[in-house]
Amino acid sequence: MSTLILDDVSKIYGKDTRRSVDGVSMSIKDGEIIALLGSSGCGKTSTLRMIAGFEDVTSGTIRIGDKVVNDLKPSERDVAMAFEGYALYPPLRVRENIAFSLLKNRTPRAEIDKRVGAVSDMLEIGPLLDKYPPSLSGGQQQRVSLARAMVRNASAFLLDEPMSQLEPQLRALLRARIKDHMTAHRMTTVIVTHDQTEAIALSDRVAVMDKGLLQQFGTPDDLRERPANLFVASFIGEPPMNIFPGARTENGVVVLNERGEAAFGIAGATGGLSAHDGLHVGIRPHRIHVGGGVPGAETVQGEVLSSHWLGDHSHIGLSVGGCFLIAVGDRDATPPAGSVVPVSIPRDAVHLFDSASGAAIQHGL
Ligand SMILES: Nc1ncnc2c1ncn2[C@@H]1O[C@H](COP(=O)(O)OP(=O)(O)OP(=O)(O)O)[C@@H](O)[C@H]1O
Repeated sequence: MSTLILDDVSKIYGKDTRRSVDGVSMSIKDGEIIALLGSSGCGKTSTLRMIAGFEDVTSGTIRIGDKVVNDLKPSERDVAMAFEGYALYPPLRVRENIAFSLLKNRTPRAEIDKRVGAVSDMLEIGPLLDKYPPSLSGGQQQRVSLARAMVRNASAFLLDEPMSQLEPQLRALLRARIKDHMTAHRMTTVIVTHDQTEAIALSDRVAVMDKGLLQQFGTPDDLRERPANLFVASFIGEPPMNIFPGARTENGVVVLNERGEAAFGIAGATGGLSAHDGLHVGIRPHRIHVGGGVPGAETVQGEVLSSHWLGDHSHIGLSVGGCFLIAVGDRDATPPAGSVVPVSIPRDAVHLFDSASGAAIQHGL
């Protein structure tokens, strides 16, 4: 396997003036699994296709190992791919489709059988090995395509929405197996997905993109606990982070409601911030505790507006001084609508952002 380095890579299509991918730089370590995550149109597929060699790079450099690959054909880049629409060969059985690159490399028969067997067991397609692709469902074809990529030895593995057509249960089972397999074989891998659960479950680091720009490239923990800016803070997490305008006070911050009035204060250290800094204050719903007595937390009074049980947790809508907050609770802790309850906000769960640029200023007070 190899390192994979993107250095200031941009893509402008045809006569567009806009950059669909705008100066993306990232360094993917040997054996590292990363996800390109973002909403439709953010530039993740264009980035993957440039790494694969299906699209020209408008500017910047892509390196696989110590080789600049900008001008190499896809087949010269030593990358294994599972792309949507990267079709299986209909006249070949599933077994031969998966083994295709190994057969081409003259891998010994016993070795081929062993590897095809192992990858098909992992992806639950063992019973399909003697079938032909046209007789398979979309989800089965997708797993065969994934097997065909994963069976190879390649410098890098490029997977485009690799599990989009699978049932949720199978997806959850395979995610864990695929991650274990990629880690055990030290496969340098780039996965494109718009599903943050998948990105977080499968990868070591996640690259969050928006409007062609790389917003943050970090571990799942970084994205949740130390979002680089307001975009990442609101994009990552379900329900999304509570975000309000705020201001610095002598001993912490004050959160403002829609009318610009002080809704509640959170005491803590805001070293280095001037009183005039335009701030946004972010608090993750999972960190807000309905009830008092939490050490290291600011406790304020909130009115319960709504409470929805979602099967394994509830979303609790609260009004605190005219600010609408969402908290996540378990069933036992869910108070009825209309009640006034203590609401604890741990100081280390408070994020401050610069209102003008959106950049994070401070995580935790
Ligand atoms: N072949 C193309 N010609 C012109 N514009 C393109 C082409 N492919 C992509 N684009 C544009 O580039 C931008 C980024 O598209 P891209 O497919 O990379 O985004 P994406 O995040 O992968 O979205 P999706 O999840 O919908 O595939 C979009 O505005 C898209 O319209």
